[in-house]
Amino acid sequence: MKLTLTNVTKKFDQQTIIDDASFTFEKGKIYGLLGRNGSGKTTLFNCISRNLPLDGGQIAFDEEGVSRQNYENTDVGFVYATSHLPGFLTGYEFVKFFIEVNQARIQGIQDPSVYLLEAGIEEKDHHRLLRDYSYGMHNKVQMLVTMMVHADVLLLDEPLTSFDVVAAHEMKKLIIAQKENSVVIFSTHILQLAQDLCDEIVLLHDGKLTSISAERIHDANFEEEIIALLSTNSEKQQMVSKTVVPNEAGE
Ligand SMILES: Nc1ncnc2c1ncn2[C@@H]1O[C@H](COP(=O)(O)OP(=O)(O)OP(=O)(O)O)[C@@H](O)[C@H]1O
Repeated sequence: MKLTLTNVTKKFDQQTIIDDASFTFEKGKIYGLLGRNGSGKTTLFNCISRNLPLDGGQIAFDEEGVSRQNYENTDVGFVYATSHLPGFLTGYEFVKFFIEVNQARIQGIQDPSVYLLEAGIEEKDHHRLLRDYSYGMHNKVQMLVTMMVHADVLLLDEPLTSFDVVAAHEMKKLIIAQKENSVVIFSTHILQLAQDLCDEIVLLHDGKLTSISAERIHDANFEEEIIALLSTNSEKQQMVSKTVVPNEAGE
């Protein structure tokens, strides 16, 4: 199973966020998506999950030579950076509702409390309203329900940043387990997390996607390398080279 992006373009008004970007993500790997603030990581996830239409190009699921562009929103698991949970339900009620709606896609269904405990939500909190859950607890519930359905593609927008050290350790193990069934892509600003979890780093910079090979992830100067790559600005570079060339020619 592969997720293939071909010449993908996404604009907001006149601003081009994703600019003719192509990339192939494969099942069995965890990809770390790195980019500057506002570079378009969440936008890219919204395009992959069909929350936003593209302005150009295609996104397809490729399996055994068959390319499928008409995949469903539900084929993509998306853990949002900000919570989208209904505050008027308790944690238990929400997980129960989620199971009822998705029962055809969940193997070996158990009581909601089993899942909540697995995600690190203590029993005393199961029947509290979600609006009274902490930010980290919200993220745990989001992560838990997304992982219950084993989607072909799993997108995690800045995961783990709100988790305590124990929960983060458990969630890392869960994410690693997901790569057996899914293409896993997570966005992060934490380089250490990318180094710990990823098989490949993908940079989103100037609207384009580029890969950094797995061997370089653990280089001693990895951080400097990423900073240098994300600090370059192709437009500025072009302007600089345009101004440098005439000067040199004029010597
Ligand atoms: N619905 C929208 N309408 C107009 N502009 C938008 C919309 N959503 C995002 N943008 C703009 O698109 C750009 C990319 O935003 P996005 O949230 O995808 O970046 P990001 O890489 O996820 O940023 P961060 O790392 O800060 O979370 C930003 O300039 C943002 O203001």
